[in-house]
Amino acid sequence: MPDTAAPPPDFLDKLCPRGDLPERIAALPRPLVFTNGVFDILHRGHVQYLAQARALGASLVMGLNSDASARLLGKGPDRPINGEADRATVLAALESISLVTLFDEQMPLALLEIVRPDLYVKGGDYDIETLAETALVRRWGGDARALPFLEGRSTTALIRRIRG
Ligand SMILES: Nc1ncnc2c1ncn2[C@@H]1O[C@H](COP(=O)(O)OP(=O)(O)OP(=O)(O)O)[C@@H](O)[C@H]1O
Ligand SMILES: O=P(O)(O)O[C@@H]1O[C@H]([C@H](O)CO)[C@@H](O)[C@H](O)[C@@H]1O
Repeated sequence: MPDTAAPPPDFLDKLCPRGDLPERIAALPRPLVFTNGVFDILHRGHVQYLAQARALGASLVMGLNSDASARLLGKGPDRPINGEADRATVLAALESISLVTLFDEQMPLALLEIVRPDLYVKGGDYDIETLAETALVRRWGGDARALPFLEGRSTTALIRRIRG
């Protein structure tokens, strides 16, 4: 009989409950970059921006909107398409990402207070200077930066094309 029991992949260790964050964050190399989002259906724009974000520091922490949080954002009644456990697992498998943690609020401000990153990053679809996240990280001497937006790539556009 072949041995079909495969061990769980190592990248699952990157999934981090809120309570474990202080210890896990302290163990990550600095500079520490933080970003957040829903990442419902992962696409080229996402993976490119995440690789660029990671290159700005020594580790990249992902604050992922929980399903309840994603529903607060008004992306549509059937969103997210992929549930939080699936979205978190796909992101954890990326080389660029060091740690994935969920947040339930509409904005990741309480999470940022725990992580206290050196750099906050979003894609170029945001005006980084106007974000509450930017103002918050600057309070402890961190900074914020927007990365280039890859035109024509979005989860919403993919869903529209699939649905015709
Ligand atoms: N095409 C893209 N190029 C670069 N960054 C992107 C692109 N699309 C999204 N991002 C970034 O990825 C993060 C997650 O974005 P989000 O989950 O809203 O993706 P999306 O494809 O725009 O989804 P939706 O269409 O559901 O809003 C955000 O920080 C956003 O700035
Ligand atoms: O995936 P999205 O819609 O880009 O992610 C959202 O980003 C918001 C942003 O940080 C401005 O506040 C955030 O508030 C929201 O919870 C989603 O993460």
